[in-house]
Amino acid sequence: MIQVGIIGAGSWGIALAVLLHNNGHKVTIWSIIEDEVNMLKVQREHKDKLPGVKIAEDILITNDLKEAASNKDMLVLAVPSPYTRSTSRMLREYVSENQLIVNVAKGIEESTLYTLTDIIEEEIPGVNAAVLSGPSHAEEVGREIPTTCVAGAKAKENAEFIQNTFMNEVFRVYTSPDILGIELGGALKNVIALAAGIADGLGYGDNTKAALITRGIAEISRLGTIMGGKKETFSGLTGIGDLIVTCASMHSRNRRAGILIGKGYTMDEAMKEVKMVVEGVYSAKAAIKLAEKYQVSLPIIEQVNEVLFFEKPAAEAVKELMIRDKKIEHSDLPWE
Ligand SMILES: NC(=O)C1=CN([C@@H]2O[C@H](COP(=O)(O)OP(=O)(O)OC[C@H]3O[C@@H](n4cnc5c(N)ncnc54)[C@H](OP(=O)(O)O)[C@@H]3O)[C@@H](O)[C@H]2O)C=CC1
Ligand SMILES: O=C(CO)COP(=O)(O)O
Repeated sequence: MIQVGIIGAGSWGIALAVLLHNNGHKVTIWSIIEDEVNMLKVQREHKDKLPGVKIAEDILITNDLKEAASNKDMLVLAVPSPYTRSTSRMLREYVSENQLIVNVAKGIEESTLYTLTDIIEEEIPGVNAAVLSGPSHAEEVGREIPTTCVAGAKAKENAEFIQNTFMNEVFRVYTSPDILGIELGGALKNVIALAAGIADGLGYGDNTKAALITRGIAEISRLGTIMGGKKETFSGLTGIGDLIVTCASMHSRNRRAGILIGKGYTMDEAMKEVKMVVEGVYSAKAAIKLAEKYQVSLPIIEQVNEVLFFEKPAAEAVKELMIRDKKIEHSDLPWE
């Protein structure tokens, strides 16, 4: 048994708290919102965010960050990516040198273009920042539906420690040294999931969805490898795997927001309607900046930005993708 502090009591934080408790660990879960903590302490369930998933009485729920973060073998950072920096800053005074912090959020900071482990390491010098990512909707993990993820860490021992802590017969965890590739895949797939949702909202079909997923992973991989991620990672669970689940599932907030936009909602209206965090909206802007910085072409992601931020009608964006210059599918595949 180890002591784990889960920082963030949204749907993913709660699903992982329940999983780790089922694995026999001592779990404390923290939320910044006092009302949420009081509600969770009484109801032992988040009826809005993760209905039907009971939080056992011996999972400690707290609004006190010191109580949640001090003297823990592992911290799991499960706040939405726009809060990774502010939360890391608050955590700094409670964690010791070499503290293992497992980031489970998915995003890229628009102002700095940092990944989330970059932010954690900048705000809390001396920690071991790692990731856990993959195709894993909280709603299904909470119902113990078989799921696979990847634990990424600089040191093999840390990746294996995370693997051993999380893994059970319904949650299989692989290890990887490619933290950057894992984080880029997780953040950028949300932008393509918005596109897939938009296509659904426009009434397009499975052919369109397959095209967006396949050409979407090509964009993610093109940018991700130039930035230093490994190409194998983009064809693995945290790349194509997470992209498939997010583009296909009604659990995805990004896809659901996209569907509404495809039906004519504005970005703000769609985000309000979905209620929970729609991180693809932030990652879309960051991706465009990265494309400029690294001189990479990202046609789908560019069109998503046009629709989200420049009021381009969604159908027009799809048409522009279809009538782009003619291309060879794989530019590095020569004819004999
Ligand atoms: N849900 C999922 O299936 C999965 C999610 N993830 C990732 O996990 C991360 C968290 O997502 P998820 O749990 O679903 O999000 P939710 O929207 O369910 O919950 C987010 C939580 O953060 C709280 N919050 C609000 N403001 C702040 C703040 N200033 N500082 C810290 N926390 C704040 C929210 O409070 P309030 O309720 O008041 O808004 C809420 O409790 C995201 O990056 C997501 O991509 C990864 C894999 C699966
Ligand atoms: O990352 C996820 C599943 O792996 C969740 O995606 P959404 O944020 O779109 O709900």
